[in-house]
Amino acid sequence: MPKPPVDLALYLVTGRGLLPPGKDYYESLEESLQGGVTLVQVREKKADTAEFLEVAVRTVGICNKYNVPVLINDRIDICLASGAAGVHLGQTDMPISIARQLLPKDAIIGISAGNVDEARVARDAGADYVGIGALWWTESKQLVKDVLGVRGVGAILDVLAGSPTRSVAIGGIKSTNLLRSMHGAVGPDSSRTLDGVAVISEIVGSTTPKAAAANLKKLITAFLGSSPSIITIASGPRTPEALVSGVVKLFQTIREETPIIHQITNNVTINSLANITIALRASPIMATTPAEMEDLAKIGGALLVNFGTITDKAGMLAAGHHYNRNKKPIVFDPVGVGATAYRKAAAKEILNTWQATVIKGNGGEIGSLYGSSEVASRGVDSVGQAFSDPAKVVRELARRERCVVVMTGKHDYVSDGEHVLRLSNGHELLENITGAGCMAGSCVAAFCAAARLAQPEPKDEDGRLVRGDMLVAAIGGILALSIASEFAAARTDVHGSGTFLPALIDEVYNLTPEKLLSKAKIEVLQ
Ligand SMILES: Nc1ncnc2c1ncn2[C@@H]1O[C@H](COP(=O)(O)OP(=O)(O)O)[C@@H](O)[C@H]1O
Ligand SMILES: Cc1ncsc1CCOP(=O)(O)O
Repeated sequence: MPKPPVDLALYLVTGRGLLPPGKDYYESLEESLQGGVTLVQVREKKADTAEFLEVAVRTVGICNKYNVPVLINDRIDICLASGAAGVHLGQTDMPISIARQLLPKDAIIGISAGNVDEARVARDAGADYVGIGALWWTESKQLVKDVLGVRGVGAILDVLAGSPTRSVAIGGIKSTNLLRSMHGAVGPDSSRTLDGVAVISEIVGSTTPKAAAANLKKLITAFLGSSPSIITIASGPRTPEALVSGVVKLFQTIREETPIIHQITNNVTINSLANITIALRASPIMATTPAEMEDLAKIGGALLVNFGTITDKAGMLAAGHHYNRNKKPIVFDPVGVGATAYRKAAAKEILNTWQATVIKGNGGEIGSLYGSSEVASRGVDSVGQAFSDPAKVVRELARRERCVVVMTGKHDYVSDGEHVLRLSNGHELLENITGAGCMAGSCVAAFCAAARLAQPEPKDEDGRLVRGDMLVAAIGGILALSIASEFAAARTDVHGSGTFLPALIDEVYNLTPEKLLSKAKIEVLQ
């Protein structure tokens, strides 16, 4: 009979040096098992053999009471002598093939992997699991390489696709970043996700390890039990009628709730963004200082990160982390991302650090993130032909980034990775003012805040990073601006781009459900 797979969900790696003053190791271990740890690795980097063996034997005794297997870090002899269930090997330890010969047939063998080559070797050698790390920066181990971030972990997961080798990530995983870690660490080609997380300090360093473990366990169980491939909860069928009626509901929610829309944006369009937000009846706050982000994420309804002049990258990174942590939506507007190497690297760093709910850009920007030069950018504007298959671009980017993608232009394409919609409202005067795309981002953020508010809070942790129908929200933000632009352009007091901008703000202010219902042009392409 094949051995049953070990439960990797919450994998405790021990670290006696990290215990809080006065906390006994065995007491801490037992409490963490009560909190829901599913696997324990005894990791003793400084102990001599006799001490290591004593710790291992006692650890196995305690874990047996909870039916939790114990693995031994590096040492086959200690594993054999203590009756542990297996070993965890490092890259410089005994090769798996030899460890297999020395250990009982059903022993669990895991190995650390820090890159795709190491993962490939581990997979081919038949490792039961790989420990992928370091995911985030950590003080618990002296790191010799850069951290992987979720994208690095995702690339390694693709190597494991189709093999029985399972995986956990390790390094800096906390309850505050666990869901983001799990949602982000996905094989971009295979959609394979992690089977669990390995943790030292969040549990061992706690004075209340039972509560610390229980908190992590609740989150990981929610993630593993949910369907992480589904990005957003659909509030209705994906027909044009249902989508517009969803948009109207969110439009009214903004008016009733006036959510705070926190915006980190460029200094060219900041005033227009604040005004368009107010015109929708949401409440803008433009704040960039990293030290404020933790507090703002508690009160903000949604965050907009507009990359325009990237003077505030530290604030962008911190803000996104806290909005993810508070399960609030984030709209990322990678303005001009194709224009410079610095912008490309910054976008990568941002998307490796936090999970966007919606990525919105023009053809050049979306093309750059997608990795296509079919539509290029010149500065912050798109140039060149339209994509031959825009639906494919937005759908694939949405799948890869696990968020809703909006590509603006004469037609706007919106996808959640499953459906693709084409929106055909708007007016060409939008091309003649600065900040049309930026304002669209603010509008999308306001609708995202409403979508979250419109979805009742689940009673139990639901494993998602954000709740609400974010596909409808993205459509709503774009429709609000582009339908208002049609009313603005038709006004007799609009004579050109200068008079168009204030008229646009007026018409967003004067939007009604009826206008949205009667003007919306939505086609469901997929
Ligand atoms: N030629 C056009 N006709 C109608 N609407 C347009 C046109 N160009 C842009 N829009 C609208 O203007 C808004 C901003 O899009 P876009 O101009 O692509 O952004 P950016 O300013 O980032 O380049 C979107 O809502 C889009 O629908
Ligand atoms: C053992 C190990 N391997 C990579 S990072 C790490 C330490 C993880 O510890 P923490 O969970 O405290 O960041």
